[in-house]
Amino acid sequence: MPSTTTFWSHIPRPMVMKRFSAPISSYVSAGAQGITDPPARVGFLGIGIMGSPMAHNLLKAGIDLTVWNRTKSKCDPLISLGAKYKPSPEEVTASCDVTFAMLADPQTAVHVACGKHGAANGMGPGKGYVDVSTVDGDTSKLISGNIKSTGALFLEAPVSGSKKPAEDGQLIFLTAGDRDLYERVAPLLDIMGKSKFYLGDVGNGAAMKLIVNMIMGSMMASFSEGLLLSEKVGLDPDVLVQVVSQGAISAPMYSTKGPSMIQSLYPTAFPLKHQQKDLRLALGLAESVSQPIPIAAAANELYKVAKSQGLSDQDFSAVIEALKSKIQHSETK
Ligand SMILES: NC(=O)C1=CN([C@@H]2O[C@H](COP(=O)(O)OP(=O)(O)OC[C@H]3O[C@@H](n4cnc5c(N)ncnc54)[C@H](OP(=O)(O)O)[C@@H]3O)[C@@H](O)[C@H]2O)C=CC1
Ligand SMILES: O=CCCC(=O)O
Repeated sequence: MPSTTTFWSHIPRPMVMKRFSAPISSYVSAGAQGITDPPARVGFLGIGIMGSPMAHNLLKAGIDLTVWNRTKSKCDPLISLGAKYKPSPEEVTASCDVTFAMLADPQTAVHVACGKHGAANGMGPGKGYVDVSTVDGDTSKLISGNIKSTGALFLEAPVSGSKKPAEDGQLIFLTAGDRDLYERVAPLLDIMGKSKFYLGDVGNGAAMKLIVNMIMGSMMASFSEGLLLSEKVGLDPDVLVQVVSQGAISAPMYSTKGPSMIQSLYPTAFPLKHQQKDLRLALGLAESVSQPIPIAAAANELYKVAKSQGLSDQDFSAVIEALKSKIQHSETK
């Protein structure tokens, strides 16, 4: 068994950047020292739970924004605030310097980037494509290859943080790919987020994101077990939430989601179907390096049960319902 120092020492340290504190006007102004001018025309593909507030924050900061979404009506609030609209990803990328994409899953990210009238068709030298969707490394590399074959630059930049951090411009970007594009879009990432990590080659951002969400999915499943067990042994689960929130395992998601979980309410911030997708992709990542991840694998089974119960579009905290049905099943035996 190698010593801890030897075990980790070959891993290069990422570059971590905190948000600039200066207002956007100082990034845009010519000659701002040490700060790259942000792209003038910015596109945004995928106006869902996350894409909508992210695009909104860019617009509020005065960015010239063009949007597209499969369901056009979701673009309407942004259009009413001054965003432009184009009817295909290709037309967005053709009219913009840099385009962000925030899409559901690997299949969708590939379809929107590389399909008919997809983003790659409008790309070319001098342009950039930033995919902020949560996908696996192979998908990201496929999209990168298609974008870069046009002469454009590619950055993967999945985000940690959910609906509220997206609204508050408090996301954490996990970026990898073309360093020049990273520098160029840094002021835009600073509008939408509180920090950003540059992790090197395409695939590293995706891997980091999947590992974070693998941990999160297991934590939520474990928290759900605790809530139900506390009730079963006659304790008040609200008190459990308070105790957890004051100790070493305190996490914002327990204190924010715990009270509604106790009421069997799951207002969607992070859809359960996406959490299960991330666990599935994390299992693939672990498989690629032959590492067992038994806890995440068990959690994944619970999310699959919750999906089969019709809870895909509820918040991922609805995984507790899968446990409830297991308990009921064991009680009827
Ligand atoms: N919600 C969260 O807390 C977080 C989510 N993420 C990740 O961000 C990504 C987006 O998540 P979120 O915004 O929550 O999800 P949503 O389900 O709200 O949005 C998904 C987006 O993908 C689009 N889409 C889905 N299928 C297709 C398709 N076949 N063709 C074209 N567009 C399609 C949707 O369009 P339409 O509106 O037409 O359905 C929508 O714009 C996911 O990868 C997720 O894992 C990352 C961090 C946090
Ligand atoms: O991918 C979703 C992440 C949600 C979160 O970080 O709170």
